[in-house]
Amino acid sequence: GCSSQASGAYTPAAKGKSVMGLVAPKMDTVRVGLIGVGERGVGFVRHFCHIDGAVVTAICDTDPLVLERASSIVTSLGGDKPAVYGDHPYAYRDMLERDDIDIVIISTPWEWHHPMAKDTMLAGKHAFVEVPLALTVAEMWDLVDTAEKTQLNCMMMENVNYGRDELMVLNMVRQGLFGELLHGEAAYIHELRWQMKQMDRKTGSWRTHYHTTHNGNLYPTHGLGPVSQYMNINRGDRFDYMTSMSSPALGRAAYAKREFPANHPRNQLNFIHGDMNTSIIKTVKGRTIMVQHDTTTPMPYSRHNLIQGTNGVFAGFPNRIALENGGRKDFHYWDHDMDYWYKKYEHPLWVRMGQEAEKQGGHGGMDFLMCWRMIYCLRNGEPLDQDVYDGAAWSVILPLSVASVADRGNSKDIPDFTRGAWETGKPLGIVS
Ligand SMILES: NC(=O)c1ccc[n+]([C@@H]2O[C@H](COP(=O)([O-])OP(=O)(O)OC[C@H]3O[C@@H](n4cnc5c(N)ncnc54)[C@H](O)[C@@H]3O)[C@@H](O)[C@H]2O)c1
Repeated sequence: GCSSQASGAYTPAAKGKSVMGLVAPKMDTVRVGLIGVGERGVGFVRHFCHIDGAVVTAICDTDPLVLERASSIVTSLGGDKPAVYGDHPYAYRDMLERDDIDIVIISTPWEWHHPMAKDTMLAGKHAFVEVPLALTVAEMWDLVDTAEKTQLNCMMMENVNYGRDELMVLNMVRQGLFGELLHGEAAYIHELRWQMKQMDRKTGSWRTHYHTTHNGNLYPTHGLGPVSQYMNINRGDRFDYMTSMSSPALGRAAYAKREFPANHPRNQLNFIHGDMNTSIIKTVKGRTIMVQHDTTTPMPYSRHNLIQGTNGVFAGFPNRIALENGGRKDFHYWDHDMDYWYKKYEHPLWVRMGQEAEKQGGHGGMDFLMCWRMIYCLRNGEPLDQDVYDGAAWSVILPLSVASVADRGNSKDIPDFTRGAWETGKPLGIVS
């Protein structure tokens, strides 16, 4: 089931050896096992089959239909038939006993992320977990503790950090285009009511129920990951505290009433998750980040992707920029023409891999680029771009937003998962 434990009750274990900047021994070939190959995981199967130096050796899913689909993708793309698991909910543990797996990709419903990532590390393998990393403050700490104890990677796969625009903005920020950073805005605004029609399999079959158990921000990381990288969160700054409020929860019940018969299971649910949730995070250096979540209201998609500094601002959806110095227009007017800015500030990683990434696809190439970069770092003995502390900091907005909403928007402290290492952590480089 979905636990929704409040914050604060858990005392982290004594300081373990930090995994910030962790470098695993170089791997020649990266042997990949996957748990969960539904709507999301199936894309990873394809991507790893297309990346040199990666090989899919084993797959686990409790749904025989998607398990068979994934396995035949591997063979149709020229790979050996992977070992398959999934005849019971913990069959993934049998898979983890294999000695031909180096990394495990976890793309299962949210309540499974924590146990599967933990078991993966305890079995001596690197864990790569879909978003969010976990659901409660205690679960986040447990994954931090386990990564430190085992000295293994536990990366939350925030693919949006590999989007073309996000990479360009990171490059702009690093070159000082916006001056000193002050404020960011992030969001997951994506109308997903239609997923309520998925009853037996696919995302909506389980995700719908989170709207009946949690009132806060269920999915904070897509917009927040990039803004956190712009701001060097955990690498010179860190989240300090946050506050959160939710609008009424009206849209899902109305949708159920409109789209399903009166006696349909979707009309028996009590939706409590406010349609629009707004949180504000304060960092130790005093910066602010607004984070919104709305998967219910009819409106265009947005992750906001806004970063503001003393010299101006970039905003996404649609992309636009305004600068006091260095812009092409008076800063009172948005410059919407991105071609000029791409030419000047395209991230070297996108210059190198963008065409291939767009060809391989997955959210405009960001999914492929993330997978490619993971394999590149593992094969070349470089630290990953995202570590367990990042995943925990970005994901903990979920339980803390729920706690703040339930407490009239009063502020909640955000744990320092790095245990002080943020002060000396090195900012993410502009890699090529
Ligand atoms: N980063 C992104 O852009 C992005 C996009 C979509 C989904 N996601 C994330 O991916 C994850 C999966 O979402 P989805 O849309 O693929 O859902 P899904 O329901 O389509 O797939 C989940 C799969 O997990 C399997 N599963 C469930 N319990 C299992 C168990 N105990 N052992 C083995 N397999 C089990 C299910 O059978 C299913 O095939 C979620 O965390 C979601 O938030 C991320």
